[in-house]
Amino acid sequence: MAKLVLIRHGQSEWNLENLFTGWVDVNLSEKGVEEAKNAGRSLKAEGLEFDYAYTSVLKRAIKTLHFALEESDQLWVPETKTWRLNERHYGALQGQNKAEAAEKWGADQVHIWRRSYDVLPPLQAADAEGSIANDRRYADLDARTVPAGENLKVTLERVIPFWQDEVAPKLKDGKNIVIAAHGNSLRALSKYIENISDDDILNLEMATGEPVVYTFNEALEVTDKKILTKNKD
Ligand SMILES: O=C(O)[C@@H](CO)OP(=O)(O)O
Repeated sequence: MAKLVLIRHGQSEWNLENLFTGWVDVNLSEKGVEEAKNAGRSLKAEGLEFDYAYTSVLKRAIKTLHFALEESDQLWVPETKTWRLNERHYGALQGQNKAEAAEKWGADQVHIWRRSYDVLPPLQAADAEGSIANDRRYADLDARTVPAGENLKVTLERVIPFWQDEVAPKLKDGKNIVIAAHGNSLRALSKYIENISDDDILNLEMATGEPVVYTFNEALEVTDKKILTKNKD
């Protein structure tokens, strides 16, 4: 019985400011650091022990993984960073305030951009400030696959190879895995794992810093799902 734990990063500085973030590499807020540490304490309380850890190439997820592993005395666990776990790229919306965007384009349109399965956000111009075209961490990606904006469907399509190559074989082998990533890359992964429909995925939200624990049998079927909810004080 292998375990897979998904953790959405703790609150980021741009979550706090209500800005569309996507691939912009913003830091955790103070509250986000606490959420990440609390996630680690929950892992420890549950006795969860990992063989492999994965995260994105964005610091809010990387730091969340490290705080969570440190708090659960597992900072030594082998770790891989991959762009495939990045947040969905929010295109030209990145850096804009979500409330102001709703005033400008209407709340319904902004909700569709945020939560629909297959509607793309407005795309980012290649020469726009904050474009990732010249970012060294993406230098090995085929320039044609570097996104200028993604919906959940496109996000899922780039998460699936990671699942098939890295996660599925290890879970089948009985290894326990922790993944610290982002609201929408984890919604995409959850859709795939739980076979959630294109319509129902609109309603799935991932809370910051709340580990979701899946148990799999050898046929890679989910036999249990448990959310380690935040301690309310
Ligand atoms: O801004 C973002 O990148 C994401 C996650 O914070 O926002 P949303 O929840 O609107 O998809």
